[in-house]
Amino acid sequence: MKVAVLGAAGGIGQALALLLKTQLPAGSKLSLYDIAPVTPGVAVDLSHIPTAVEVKGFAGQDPSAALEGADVVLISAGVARKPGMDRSDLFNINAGIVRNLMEKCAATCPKALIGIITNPVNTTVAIAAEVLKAAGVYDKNRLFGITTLDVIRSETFIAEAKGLNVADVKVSVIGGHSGVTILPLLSQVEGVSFTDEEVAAMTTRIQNAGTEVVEAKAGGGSATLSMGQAACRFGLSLVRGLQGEENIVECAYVDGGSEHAEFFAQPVLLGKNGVEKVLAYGDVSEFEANARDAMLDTLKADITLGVDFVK
Ligand SMILES: NC(=O)C1=CN([C@@H]2O[C@H](COP(=O)(O)OP(=O)(O)OC[C@H]3O[C@@H](n4cnc5c(N)ncnc54)[C@H](O)[C@@H]3O)[C@@H](O)[C@H]2O)C=CC1
Ligand SMILES: O=C([O-])CC(=O)C(=O)O
Repeated sequence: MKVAVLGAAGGIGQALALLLKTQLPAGSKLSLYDIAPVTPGVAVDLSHIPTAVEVKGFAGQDPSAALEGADVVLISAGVARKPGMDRSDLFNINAGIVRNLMEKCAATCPKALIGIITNPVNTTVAIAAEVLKAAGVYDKNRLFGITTLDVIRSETFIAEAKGLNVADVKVSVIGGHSGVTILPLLSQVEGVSFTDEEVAAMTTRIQNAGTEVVEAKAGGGSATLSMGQAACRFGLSLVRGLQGEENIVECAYVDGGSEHAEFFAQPVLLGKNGVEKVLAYGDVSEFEANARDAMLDTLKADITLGVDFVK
């Protein structure tokens, strides 16, 4: 199994690479690419960790060598937020970065499963899809916006608030990955109940958790370590699915034929071809149904921005 990380010298990329080096199955290959010249050195550094995962690093303008034969590609290349910015403020720089990297993926590893971390995810995934379509290699089951950070934050915050063992807390987060488009389905969390006030406050906390980190880092970037963990969890789930393990379910932002929008985050069953099945997200409360319906104009506008950027 070969996993490529694009943006591997960055805050997320290095954390993710470390976790993958220690957690990928024995015999895997880890391929690190970034425009930053330090990237081969990051690979040398990681290669001294005694696990049966081979690491190679690539720098420069062309990621093709890193992508050759990749089964999974995780993309965190791009710029991150500073206080006062929205994720959409990253569009001007990150849209072009994702487009260019996706052109290389389309040419070099068109069958790879591709997970997009680079913000604004609601838009960059649409850009990725359009590039793959233009190259004639689009398979909607192989492209994912990684929204796992919203899931692990929800698990953490709920366990803290309700005094639960975090390992027992499972939460679906649907919609997209910014502001009101992040919708945790708190009504479905087993073994807990929330008052209306608690639901409103917890939903807002989860929606604003990225900003919480951006402000706490005070100009030093956005979430990198928790995102490294989230992307590792998601990437390992993709690998497990590819290896034929059953019942691997993760929430992800996919082109899954949702009635709500062209791309929508919801639980998906992963398998040997990526998305095996898009799962229904189940019954929702009145609060959640209203929040879902209220997000759709924003989400659709985010998607259209990405489609128009490529067309
Ligand atoms: N999906 C999610 O839940 C989350 C997404 N993010 C997003 O992830 C992205 C990366 O964040 P960080 O790692 O903190 O940023 P960072 O600035 O630490 O790292 C970004 C890396 O991308 C590299 N890069 C820039 N242009 C490139 C190109 N054309 N090809 C290859 N590499 C390139 C840079 O050299 C740098 O090493 C940001 O857009 C951020 O908003 C951050 C947190 C959560
Ligand atoms: O908030 C940001 O800019 C980074 C991000 O997507 C998150 O932490 O959820």
